[in-house]
Amino acid sequence: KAESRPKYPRSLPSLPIIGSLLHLGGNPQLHLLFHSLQKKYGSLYSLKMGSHYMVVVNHYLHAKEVLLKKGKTFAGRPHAVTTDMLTRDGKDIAFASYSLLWKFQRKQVHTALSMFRKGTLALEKIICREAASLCETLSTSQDPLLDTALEFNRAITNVMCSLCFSFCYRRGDPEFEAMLQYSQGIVDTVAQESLVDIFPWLQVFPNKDLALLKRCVEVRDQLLQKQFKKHKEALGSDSTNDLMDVLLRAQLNMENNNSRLAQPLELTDDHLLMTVGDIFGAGVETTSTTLKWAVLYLLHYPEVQRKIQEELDQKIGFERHPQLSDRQQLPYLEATISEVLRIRPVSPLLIPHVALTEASIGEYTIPKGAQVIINLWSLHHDEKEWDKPGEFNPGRFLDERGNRLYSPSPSYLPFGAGIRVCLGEGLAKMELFLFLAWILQRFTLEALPGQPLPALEGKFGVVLQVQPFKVKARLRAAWRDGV
Ligand code: HEM
Repeated sequence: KAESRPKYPRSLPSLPIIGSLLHLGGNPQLHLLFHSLQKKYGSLYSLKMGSHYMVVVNHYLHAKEVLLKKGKTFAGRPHAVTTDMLTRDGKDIAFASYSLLWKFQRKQVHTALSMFRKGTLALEKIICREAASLCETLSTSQDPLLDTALEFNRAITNVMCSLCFSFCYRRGDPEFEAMLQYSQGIVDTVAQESLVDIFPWLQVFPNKDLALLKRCVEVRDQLLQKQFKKHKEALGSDSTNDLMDVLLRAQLNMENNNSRLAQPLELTDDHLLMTVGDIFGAGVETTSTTLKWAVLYLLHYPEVQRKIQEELDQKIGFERHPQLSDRQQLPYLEATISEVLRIRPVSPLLIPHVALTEASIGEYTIPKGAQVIINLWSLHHDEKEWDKPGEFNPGRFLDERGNRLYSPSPSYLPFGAGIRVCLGEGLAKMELFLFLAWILQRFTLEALPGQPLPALEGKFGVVLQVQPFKVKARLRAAWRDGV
């Protein structure tokens, strides 16, 4: 019977058309292209590229079906040349397909993050220490052209270094500069390559980029190896100081417990190193890019910055520093962070998911092995769900009296959802809140005179990147005079 035949999502017709669309304007902004293709093909459609069958999801109901209701079925990840190189063939978390070992790795990181919420290693303390040091640099530097983006990167990198290795860098440390360089190299090349990985027909990836990625991965691996050795030697003592310690202990316990298991799991040194490398990679670029987006929006919308400062002045004043327990008292700042994550999701297509068995989305059959791309951009810019979605308006996340934060639409998933949800959501929110609160309590951020602000369009890549821009951090009068 006709009804019993599987119904597949509507497929885009011919490759050359998409190929040329992608090349429009030089930089393929895939999230925008996928968003606009809905007009013609509906919110769920497929593309077939050689052997890759790919389904693009643009509506939140379908996205939630994939991520939440059928999370395990769609918990696979595709293999790709660059991510395999980056993660020793998927021995990390983000690019590893679903497996018992992957679940175990996720659980260890989750445990470590909950453990470090409290106690002497509290993440809040670490973030505040870095926020204080960042503010110090901003106020003592005489250089009006101080590269603020670099300073943000340093602060966020140091938070992750403390979490992973109980270690932080001083300004100017050559190892830190090496780390920044390799991170940038990875962002540049994986971003490029991921397009080719996902869309092999593009074939625009020059080999010199692959060589650069290889060099960057080598530098990263040397740093990881150095910390690994140091931590392994010191593991005799009882204390568990950081993520590396948590994983090393898990590895030891695993060796002891495995003898009792029918299917032993093997957390090799490679798995351990790649897990730490992953947390580092996933934690730095995403958070610092979101922070840069927030600052760029504050420069474009000075009235939003003023409102945050009024709220900070009223609720905290100048006698003490902001802390996490102030979050409920500062709904406008929280709403601004939510709005930045909506309007410029740093991971607009998430990471591709793969159907581990034949499955369905809505009324459509999805074959086993299909890649599923969730277009967060479409969810966050859906006109049926958001009033004027292109407008930056933190107020949309507040109730009528402006007192309470709420989500006005279910079409909002900046960290994904379900079993593949971002592992660092809690940490990232703490960082965004504390860094912005500390900075705006003390400084007003301004564009440099005579220099136009970069436009608010992002550049699609491994993260939705902000064009580089300079900021002037002017010490606020009340801070200068009062404290
Ligand atoms: C503003 C900052 C951040 C944003 C917007 C963000 C967003 C996301 C998104 C959208 C995903 C993909 C979910 C999916 O594929 O379905 C993801 C995955 C992930 N994130 Fe984040 N993230 C942020 C910060 C962090 C931080 C600080 C960490 C480190 C602790 C982190 C660790 C991870 C990991 C390990 C994954 C892979 C999870 C998996 O595949 O199972 N992220 N993140």
